[in-house]
Amino acid sequence: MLSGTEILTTAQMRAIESAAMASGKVTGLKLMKRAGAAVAGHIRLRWPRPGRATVLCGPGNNGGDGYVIARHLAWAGWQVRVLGIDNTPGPDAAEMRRQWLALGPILPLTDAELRSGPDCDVYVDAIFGTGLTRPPGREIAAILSCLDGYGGDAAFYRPRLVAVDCPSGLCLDSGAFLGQARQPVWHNLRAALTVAFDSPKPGHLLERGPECCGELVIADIGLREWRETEAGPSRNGAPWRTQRMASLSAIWPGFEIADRRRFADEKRKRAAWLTKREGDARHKFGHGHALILAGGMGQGGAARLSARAALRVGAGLVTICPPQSALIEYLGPPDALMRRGVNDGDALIGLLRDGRITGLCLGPGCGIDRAAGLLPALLGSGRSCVLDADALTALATQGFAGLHRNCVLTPHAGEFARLFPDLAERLDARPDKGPAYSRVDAVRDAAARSGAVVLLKGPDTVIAEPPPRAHPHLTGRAVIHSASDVPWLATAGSGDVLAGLIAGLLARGLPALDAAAMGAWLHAAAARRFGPGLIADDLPDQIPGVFRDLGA
Ligand SMILES: NC(=O)C1=CN([C@@H]2O[C@H](COP(=O)(O)OP(=O)(O)OC[C@H]3O[C@@H](n4cnc5c(N)ncnc54)[C@H](O)[C@@H]3O)[C@@H](O)[C@H]2O)[C@@H](O)CC1
Ligand SMILES: Nc1ncnc2c1ncn2[C@@H]1O[C@H](COP(=O)(O)OP(=O)(O)O)[C@@H](O)[C@H]1O
Ligand SMILES: [K+]
Repeated sequence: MLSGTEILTTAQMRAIESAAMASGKVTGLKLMKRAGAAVAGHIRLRWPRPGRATVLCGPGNNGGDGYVIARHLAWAGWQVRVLGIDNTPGPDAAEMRRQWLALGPILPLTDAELRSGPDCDVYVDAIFGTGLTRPPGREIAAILSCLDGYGGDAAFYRPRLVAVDCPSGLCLDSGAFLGQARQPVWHNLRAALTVAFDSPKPGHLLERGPECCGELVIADIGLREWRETEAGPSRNGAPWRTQRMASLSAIWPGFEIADRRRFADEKRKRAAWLTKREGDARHKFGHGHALILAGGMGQGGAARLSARAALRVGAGLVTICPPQSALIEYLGPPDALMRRGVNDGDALIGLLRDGRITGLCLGPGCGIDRAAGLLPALLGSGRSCVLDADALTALATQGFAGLHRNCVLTPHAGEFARLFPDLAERLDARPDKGPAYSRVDAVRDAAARSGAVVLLKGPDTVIAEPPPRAHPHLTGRAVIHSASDVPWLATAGSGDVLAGLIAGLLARGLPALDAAAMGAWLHAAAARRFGPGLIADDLPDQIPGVFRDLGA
């Protein structure tokens, strides 16, 4: 499954909404009506027979959407019970509240009221959306825990819970629940369906987001015109308009998207490049030469996985380079693989005099001492490279000197904590106010500090590049790649395959951020195609099938 789009932070979303309203072409009320109508439409699609619904409306515009939803469901014949907060909403939400009152009452938004009501087919959580700034207070927290099915009598609402924009309490910039530990906890609110507006937000894809949002649907509320002018590249050559509008894009599987045209274009371009239909390469060197630096006797598996992946992803040539004494360990298939002994940094410098070597991979199965010994020669060459596993451990000791923008670091959480202990600590801290420090923030900080592209692995892989050289005050591009639907990808050696895919793509000439993003996408696509039972050895051989699925 191939999808992809731009993600907007909550600040970007607000800026786009403001620009739309300032244009005079659309009002806040209109947007709210479209948002509410979209959610009601999705409820009716999934529950076609009118039933009973309880709509929980919070103090802001998320609550305003709730009143619109209540009206649409009531018009469609549903029995609707509305619980609202005694607060002063903004003018649009107040208007929607007033209009609902013409149809039915508003009961107090309390845990006791929720429990005293009849059992419903659908519960709509319109308490907090993008405006959440602090942990929900005691009363709302009790409601949320009741909604999640842990509230005693009114248990098991979860399969019937529809969240407006997000399950309340989730920080849409980070995917963390405000006031709760970052690690998964049993009482996070989980919806069956979340309908969000215009674009996904980082919190839908990061940390607790994928699990707690359930099925995510992105509804078009007519903001495309402003999204494209506000969030796109500027015309004067500066990479992105302002830090606020720094690019954040995502490739992720598995949910409905309002604007399919963009993805069709993206898919066509990607397929043409990957399958070598575009470009003017007339011989194997035109597709680059990848070197996979390997370790000594008894450590060969990891580097062989990387090498096989680099071949499958289309590098013109791949050479695996263990120490001379270990060459015998690398003589097995594939026969397409070339072998060459490289004993030390000097030997590597000699080899790299060949300018046709365009991408390297150092780390998988290499051994920490050997990786540390080869690093200066590799970095000194300025050549595009992936640093993984043992190379990251070596870097944590040596520091970041010599890293450059064509390096991709691929740490998992443990390696990230070794390389950037302060950032990992910030990321682990319980967030008490929003927007919480996110994996995107942490990876962007890591990229800025190291000067390299950083890919932090996990079900929610985040990739970021350092700030543009000409605009060091801006942030570089970032990509979130969600693979939460393929948990079987977390298997020994799968990281080695990822490193090889990225090395192959670098060798083929993709810039570092694009190679990392494409590698992460192919990696998950291969796992998805194979299914459960996957071992890392299966991944590279799925790549031709992934290419075929692209329509190539
Ligand atoms: N701005 C717009 O034009 C649109 C907004 N929409 C909806 O509006 C939502 C954002 O609305 P708001 O910015 O009003 O924010 P929310 O409705 O998410 O509500 C938060 C409100 O409660 C306050 N608050 C934050 N944390 C709190 C806490 N822990 N306890 C009590 N109060 C708290 C905030 O100050 C804010 O006023 C979106 O999620 C979306 O559902 C949609 O109607 C589409 C159009
Ligand atoms: N729960 C998960 N769902 C999907 N993918 C995951 C999950 N956990 C980890 N991954 C992915 O699996 C790979 C594991 O890599 P890594 O931790 O380096 O393992 P190894 O060292 O065994 O190769 C990474 O690409 C990571 O993004
Ligand atoms: K909500």
